[in-house]
Amino acid sequence: MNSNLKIHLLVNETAGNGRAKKILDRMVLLLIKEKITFDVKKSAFAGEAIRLAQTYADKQHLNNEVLIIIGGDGSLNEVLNGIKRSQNPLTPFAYLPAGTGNDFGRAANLPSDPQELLDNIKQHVFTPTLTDCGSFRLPEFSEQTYYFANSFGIGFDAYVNHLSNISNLKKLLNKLNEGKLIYGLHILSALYKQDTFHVDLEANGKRWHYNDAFLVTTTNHPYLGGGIPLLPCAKIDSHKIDTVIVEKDSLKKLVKLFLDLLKDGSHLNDPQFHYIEADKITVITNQKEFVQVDGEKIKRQPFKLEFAVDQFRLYR
Ligand SMILES: Nc1ncnc2c1ncn2[C@@H]1O[C@H](COP(=O)(O)OP(=O)(O)OP(=O)(O)O)[C@@H](O)[C@H]1O
Repeated sequence: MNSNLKIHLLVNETAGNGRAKKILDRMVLLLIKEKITFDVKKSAFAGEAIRLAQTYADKQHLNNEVLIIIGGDGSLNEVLNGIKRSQNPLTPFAYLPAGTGNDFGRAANLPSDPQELLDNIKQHVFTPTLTDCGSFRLPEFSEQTYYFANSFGIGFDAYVNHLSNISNLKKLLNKLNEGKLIYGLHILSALYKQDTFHVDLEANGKRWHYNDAFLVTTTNHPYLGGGIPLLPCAKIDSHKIDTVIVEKDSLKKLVKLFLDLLKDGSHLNDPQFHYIEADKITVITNQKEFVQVDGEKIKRQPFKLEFAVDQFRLYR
């Protein structure tokens, strides 16, 4: 495979505040040095990687061709959705995490070093692995199925994500490598400001109702917001998805739960913390809340959501 290897690079150069561009440059140098044929496609605007990935996967590719994605979790989400919509939805790809959060890379234990990835690809042992992702449908709006690699969050985590994305300070502090500081400030702000909401859930033949939900996040693995271990026991290859519900009783109890989460994972024993593991789950909310899908914001609305576990083929 090595001698006639052909690499297709799909890159979001804006990811990771320029990190993706640096990783691309290093990858290109390596490919030239190793005389490996390659081409590069760059997303020119948000959302374009969906079409680029779909166009790639609409064609059949030979075993010696490998698509490598360079970008953050948002770019991975776009590629996953593009490939799933294509005529060959099991088209495999490799992913070099190059964003700011990189939660999927962390959960799947992926290398972020181009040399390491290339060495893996060059070895015969390197075959695509069926890897879990989540899917969701909004049956009241359309028949379309959407996919996520990390999580779909309603409430608190989506609000933090919203605050981070609108903050001009974020860009500046990210440049100074102080992005985590501003993220911490947004967490504090959202702890105060996020309202509670009603949620109904249905899975495994059972129903749940919470009057004072603060966070309802359906996740494929443990991490959120750049390495926060929301649900340490969630496994990326469990063929299940987990929906976490955090209730708000008082701000004091909520802050304690959050500190336990950061300290030692003992938040799992907190009476306000719940999770449901299932291969399918329906989630119904009653009011407009902030929503994030793989760190990208979607329109606020009351939801009826049908989640399911799905799979894609990833070189790991
Ligand atoms: N050329 C472009 N110009 C502006 N935005 C782009 C471009 N290409 C892609 N995007 C958008 O950039 C957004 C952020 O990308 P991505 O999530 O990959 O990086 P990140 O936010 O730095 O990383 P992470 O999500 O891991 O924290 C995505 O919503 C994507 O649609």
